[in-house]
Amino acid sequence: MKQPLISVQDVHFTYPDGTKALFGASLDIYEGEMMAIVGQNGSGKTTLVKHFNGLLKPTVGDVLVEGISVKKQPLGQLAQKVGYVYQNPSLQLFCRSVRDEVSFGLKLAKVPPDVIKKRVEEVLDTVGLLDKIEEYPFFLTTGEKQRVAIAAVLSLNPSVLIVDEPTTGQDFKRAYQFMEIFERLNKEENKTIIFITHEMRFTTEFAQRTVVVNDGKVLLDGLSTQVFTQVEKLQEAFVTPPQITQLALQLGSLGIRPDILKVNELYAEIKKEYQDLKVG
Ligand SMILES: Nc1ncnc2c1ncn2[C@@H]1O[C@H](COP(=O)(O)OP(=O)(O)OP(=O)(O)O)[C@@H](O)[C@H]1O
Repeated sequence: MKQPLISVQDVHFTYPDGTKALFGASLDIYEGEMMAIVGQNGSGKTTLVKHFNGLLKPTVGDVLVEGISVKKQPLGQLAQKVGYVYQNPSLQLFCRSVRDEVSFGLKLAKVPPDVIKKRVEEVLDTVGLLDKIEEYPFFLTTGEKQRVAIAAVLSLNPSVLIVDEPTTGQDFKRAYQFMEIFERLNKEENKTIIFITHEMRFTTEFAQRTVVVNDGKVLLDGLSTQVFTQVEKLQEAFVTPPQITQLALQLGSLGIRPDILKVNELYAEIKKEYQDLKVG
C-alpha cells in the first residue's frame, strides 16, 4: 500500500502557557491530494497544520513526513518538503522588495544567483505578481501580500503546500482566482495542497477531501461529498454545509441524492428525476 506523505498519529499538543489545543488528532495525507480543513474558530486547525512541517512538535504522539518523525528532521529540511503560508501573511514578510522576499529561502539554500533570478520570476508569474517584483511588500494589499507569501514558499518547490485561510479579506473574484492557482499547482505539478477555510463554497468546489476538526480532534474525514451529508456531526462542529448541499438534503424526500456539491450536479439530478416522473 502507498505510504502517506504526512502521517499524524494521535497527536496531543499543549502550548507553553498551558492551553491544550490538540487532543489525539490522527490523519494520513497522500501525495497529490487537494484537501480542505474546516472547523469553527479555535477548534485547532492552525495548531494541527503547523505540525505538518515541524513548526510545532507534538507534546504526545508523532507526525511522520515521508515516513520520518518531524522530531528527527531539521526545520530547514522540512520547509523544503512542506511549505506553510501563514494566516496573516504580514507575519511572513520582512524584506525590502518582493524580489528579495521570494529569493530569501533560495539564498539560504545557497542556490546560484542566476537560478534564483529565474525561479523567482517563475513563481511570481504563477501567482500573477511579476509586475510588482521591485515593490516594497509592506505597501501591497492583503491579497497581494498573501500571494508574495505563497510565492516565497513555492520558490523552494515543496511537494506539499499548506495555506491557512487563503481567501480571508479578499473579494470573491480574487479569492476564486487564488483557489484556481492552487488547483493548477495540484493538477499540473502534482503538489499536495492543504487549505484551511471558512468558505464552504471553496471546500466543495476545490477539495476532493474534507477534514472537519472539532475540539482538537478530527471529527470527520473523507470525500467532501460524503462529509457534507453528515448533518448531525457537522452541527456538533458548528460547520454549516454549503447551501447547495443543504438544498439537496432538503430535496431528499423527492428522490434527490444528498451528496451534491455543485449547482450543475443538482440541476442534472432534478432534471433526471423530473423526466423519470414524466415517463412514470
Ligand atoms: N500561541 C498560542 N498560545 C496559546 N494558545 C494558543 C496559541 N495559538 C492558539 N492557541 C489556542 O489553541 C486553540 C486552538 O487554536 P487554533 O488557532 O489552532 O484554532 P483554529 O481552528 O485555527 O482557529 P481560527 O479558525 O480562529 O484560526 C485555541 O484555544 C487557541 O486560543
